[in-house]
Amino acid sequence: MLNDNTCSKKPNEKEEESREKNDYSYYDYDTYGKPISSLAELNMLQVNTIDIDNYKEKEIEMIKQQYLGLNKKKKKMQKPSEKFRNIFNFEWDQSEDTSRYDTNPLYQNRLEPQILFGRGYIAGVDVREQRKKNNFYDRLVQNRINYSMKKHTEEELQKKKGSLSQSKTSNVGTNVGTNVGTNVGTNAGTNVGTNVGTNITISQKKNLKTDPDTVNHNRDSYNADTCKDIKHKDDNHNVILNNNIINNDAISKNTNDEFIYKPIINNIIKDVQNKHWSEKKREEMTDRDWRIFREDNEIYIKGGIVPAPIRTWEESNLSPDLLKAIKKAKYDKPTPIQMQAIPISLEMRDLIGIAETGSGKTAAFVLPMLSYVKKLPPLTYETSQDGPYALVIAPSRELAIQIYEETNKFASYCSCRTVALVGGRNAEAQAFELRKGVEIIIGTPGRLQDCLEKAYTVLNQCNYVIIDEADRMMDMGFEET
Ligand SMILES: Nc1ncnc2c1ncn2[C@@H]1O[C@H](COP(=O)(O)OP(=O)(O)OP(=O)(O)O)[C@@H](O)[C@H]1O
Repeated sequence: MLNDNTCSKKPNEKEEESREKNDYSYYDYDTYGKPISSLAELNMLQVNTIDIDNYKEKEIEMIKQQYLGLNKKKKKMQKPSEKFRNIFNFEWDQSEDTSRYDTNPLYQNRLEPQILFGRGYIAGVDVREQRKKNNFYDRLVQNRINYSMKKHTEEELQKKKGSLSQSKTSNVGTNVGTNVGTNVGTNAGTNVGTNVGTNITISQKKNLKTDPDTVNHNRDSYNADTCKDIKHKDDNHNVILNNNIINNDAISKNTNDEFIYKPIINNIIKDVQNKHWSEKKREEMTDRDWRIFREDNEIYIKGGIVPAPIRTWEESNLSPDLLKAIKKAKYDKPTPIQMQAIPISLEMRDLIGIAETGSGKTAAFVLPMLSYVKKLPPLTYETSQDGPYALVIAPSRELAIQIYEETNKFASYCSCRTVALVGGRNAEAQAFELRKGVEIIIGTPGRLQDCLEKAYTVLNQCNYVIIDEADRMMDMGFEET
């Protein structure tokens, strides 16, 4: 436009003359119709038009980057670990181990690190790998439990013995106790002696001075429901004892009444040791499993919190009608783009899917679209005047027809009506279909615009838009339309 304004005027005689004289004062006009009076001004104007062209190109490039993720190739930063991998390569081959077949007896019995303290792991070596071979820590805990249980049982036996002997000597104790209490005449002695009036208390006090441990146990053993309480306290004691060392759930009893310690393995170790993701139920899948699953299927995601992919059609939450249609179409398993795109689209989130040709992209967007349309009330003659519920735009007729056919494979199962608005076909027939009411329109931009301009349809209630091959559409200059 700017060029038109500036250069469309035919040079008149005055201009010709001035050009010969190298006088540009009457040569041309700027964008606002003002005559350009100098060469510098003219140059400025030309530079401006070039700038605007550059700016437009840049803008298109930025739009492409934003919507299609076509980021410029970043300069790959090499990690120091990679950079120096070959310089500081300490890995060596077994055959390089010259000590192995040495005749020197010193090397016959190779020394392994002796783990005497800590948890029995060698620093700098993967603990999970070590744990597979080494049960030092488990054995250590087992020994401690056995030791503490044994000690505790012995104490119990001693307590029982002690209580029996005490009850036998209680009469003797009474006499001795009162005598001691009154004779010594200490406050504590008299108070206890008089208030409680039993020698058991005194004898306990004596014990307290000599052996505090025994007193604690003795105090327990004189509880009302002796046996029951001991058991309960045993348990508690055990819990406290074990809580200090390990989780109590890890202890159980075997048939010989011995305590067995089975460590509770955390999820990561369980994952490594146990099942592959393919053997797990959906609920059992951990984040790590999903990561492996995505890597196995070459699914790469970018963006907010992305729902887990589906592994089978049954996991997809699609309606039974659609599942039936999928079965009929003989789609045994979703393709990777379908695995990840379907759950995202079912959450009604915006999505850009990029996959190679023939990878099942069409079904990946058609199935969630049908699921969305199916949830809405079927269009009546009145409601159909507000247009379709969903719209698919494709850059070429062939592609639009292909999508139309793929959609119809499933649409018939959920009573959705579709129409293909493409050039080269009878426009009146398409207008007739539109007037009857359709839930989904699939079309090329040209014919779609035509139908909208001629008011064959409107898009008043269309909240679901799919643009197939969006990058191609932008290249073709459909962005503005
Ligand atoms: N899960 C599936 N299992 C088996 N076949 C499938 C599955 N999904 C799609 N297909 C079939 O694979 C073929 C290619 O699918 P589709 O045309 O959707 O690929 P596309 O990625 O959209 O290709 P294009 O880039 O050419 O548009 C179709 O014939 C379709 O019926």
